[in-house]
Formats: sequence, structure tokens, C-alpha cells
Amino acid sequence: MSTARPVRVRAPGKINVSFRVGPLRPDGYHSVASVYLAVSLYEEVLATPRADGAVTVGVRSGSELAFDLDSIPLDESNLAVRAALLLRELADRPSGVHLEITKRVPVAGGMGGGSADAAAALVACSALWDTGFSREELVRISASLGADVPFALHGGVAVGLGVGDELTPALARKDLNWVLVPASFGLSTPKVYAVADTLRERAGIVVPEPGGVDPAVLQAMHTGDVAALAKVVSNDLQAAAIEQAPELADILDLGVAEGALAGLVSGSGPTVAFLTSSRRDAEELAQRLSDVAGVVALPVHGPVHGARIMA
Ligand SMILES: C[C@](O)(CO)[C@H](O)COP(=O)(O)OP(=O)(O)OC[C@H]1O[C@@H](n2ccc(N)nc2=O)[C@H](O)[C@@H]1O
Ligand SMILES: Nc1ncnc2c1ncn2[C@@H]1O[C@H](COP(=O)(O)OP(=O)(O)OP(=O)(O)O)[C@@H](O)[C@H]1O
Repeated sequence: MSTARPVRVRAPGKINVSFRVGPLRPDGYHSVASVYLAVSLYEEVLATPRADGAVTVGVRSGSELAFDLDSIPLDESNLAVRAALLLRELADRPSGVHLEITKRVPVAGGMGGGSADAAAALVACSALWDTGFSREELVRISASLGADVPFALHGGVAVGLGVGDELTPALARKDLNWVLVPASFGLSTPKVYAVADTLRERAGIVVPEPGGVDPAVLQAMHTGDVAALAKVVSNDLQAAAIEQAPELADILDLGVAEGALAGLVSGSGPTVAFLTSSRRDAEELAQRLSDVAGVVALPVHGPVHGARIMA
């Protein structure tokens, strides 16, 4: 359907419930095996047509988190702008658009917030410009914007191979309840990968190709066995994130001491995610972490849908 009216899209942040990192490839990326879970913390992009043909962006906070909005570029390096420019070129449209981003996913937090913005911008502009691209085509297009962008479009639960962009849907029988503890600072994704390489080199570890994901993780999600899942969640980037920000180790210990079934750093960090048994346990843990440590702690659940137009 063609529309000249503004289009609002929301796209989720993610947790890597399991994340294996293989060797560094010649292109500067690592081959990975990821179990992605989309969680109920959403970015929103409102796309409004611009008559002058320009592609512009604005960012505002939609959260109680103290976002460093100044660290987000407002030029052509903004991921949402890159998405719109790429789509415009592929669809051969002369159209302009203003993208207003409402941020709720921690910036540089390891939860794919910028990727969610890119996915939301693709879906919004595709509707605005009536490109006729299918969802599958948008997913394919999105891979050139970043390794996490296809999953922000896809949503739900998925296995990500290659650099994380080769997705296969997976099943979660039950809604999983987590508590997120965002940090007041960000970590650079390439830096965390580089530190991971250095740590492995120093330990004399020759890193194998990740192959696939840990089948025990898929099995636990498939059967909805949260206790079993808690035993197998893991992230190969966690040690490198802790090396960069040692306080993350204390937060991980605290969450488990306060009753989380398990804790792990999300993606390249520094956001920490704690698994709990129920929505109620997540709310109680978030309250305790806030009381005991004075940290912001957000209960979330997943799987949730990928980038989608809002009514
Ligand atoms: C850490 C994760 O968030 C886990 O899902 C992703 O692997 C990162 O995904 P992303 O932020 O979308 O990454 P991109 O924007 O494509 O890449 C940023 C940088 O991260 C590093 N990178 C990213 C993905 C990957 N499989 N191997 C890498 O080494 C590379 O240095 C790359 O230049
Ligand atoms: N729309 C955007 N939103 C946030 N950051 C953006 C955006 N466009 C470009 N960036 C740049 O990308 C950097 C990382 O952003 P993002 O919030 O996606 O990190 P992240 O969640 O750690 O990413 P990932 O988990 O995918 O590695 C920011 O510091 C910023 O400089």
C-alpha cells in the first residue's frame, strides 16, 4: 500500500543467549554462532516524507535511562540514515524522509540498538515509498548494514551463523523473563572483539570455527526448561567485556546472589542480562538490585516480534 502519511515502526533489542566466537576472518569479522532472542525493549522510528528530497534524522530518549544521545551521529553514518539511503538507491526512489528515533535500548550497550534503528528505518521507508520489497528481501538487504540488523528485522528466536546474519528461526516454548542492568557507559563492539582475540592469543588458545550453536541451549528453549537453560547460557565475549569494564563481574555476582538463575553479558556488553523463572521473579529481582546496588534494572521478556509497523 502506498502512503504519503508518516509511518511508525518499532524494532526490538536483543540478547545473545548463547554466543560462540570463532577466529578472526580476513575481512575483519569473526565467524560466530549465536542464539538470538528479541526482548521487549523497543526502538521506535517515525518516518515522515520530506518534500526537499533530503534524508535527515533526530533522536530522543523514550526511557528513564540516562542516554548519551550526543554520542549518536546525526549524519550519514547514523545507521537509520544509512538504511534509508541504501533502500532509496535500491528502490530507485528520489524521495526524502525525516527519521525520528525514540531510543529505549541502551546506546553502545551490546543489545543492538543501532541495528534495531536500521531495521525499523528499512521497514518504515519501504512502506512510505511503496517499494514492493518482501520481508525476505529486506532481511537480505539489511545484512550489508551490520551483522545484527537482519535479526532486528526477524525478531523472535533465531540461530545466527556466518557473522550472525545467516538466520534460521528457532522455537521457545515459553516466554523467558530477564532483568537487564544497563551501564552508564558504552563499549565499542570492535574493541571488545579485539580484546577477545588478545585474551585468547595470550592464553595460547587456537580458536576453532564455531560450527553450530550449543544444542543444549536450543533444547532448553524448545522445551521451555528455564532451569536447564540457566546452566548453558554463555557468551564468548564476556571475558573481554569484563576486561574492559571489571565492575561487570561484580554486577554478575550480585544478580546471582540476589536470586537470578543465571547472568551473562549481552553481546559485546556492557549491559548485563539475568535470567529468572517468571515475570514476577524478574520484577522482584529488578527491585532488589535497585534497592541493594542503586542500579537501574529493567524486567523484560522475550521472544517478541521483529521490526513491525505500528497502528
Ligand atoms: C556482538 C554482537 O552484537 C552479537 O550479536 C554482534 O556480533 C555485533 O554486531 P554489529 O554491532 O551489528 O556489528 P557490525 O556493525 O556489523 O560490525 C562492527 C564491528 O564488530 C566486529 N564484528 C562484528 C560482527 C562479527 N561477527 N565479528 C566481528 O568481528 C568487527 O570489528 C566489525 O567491524
Ligand atoms: N541509530 C543509531 N543508534 C545508536 N548508535 C548509532 C546509530 N547509528 C550509528 N550509531 C553508532 O554506533 C555505535 C554503537 O551503537 P549501538 O547502540 O547499536 O551499539 P550496540 O548495541 O553495542 O551494538 P551491537 O550490540 O549491535 O554491537 C554508537 O556508539 C554510535 O556511534
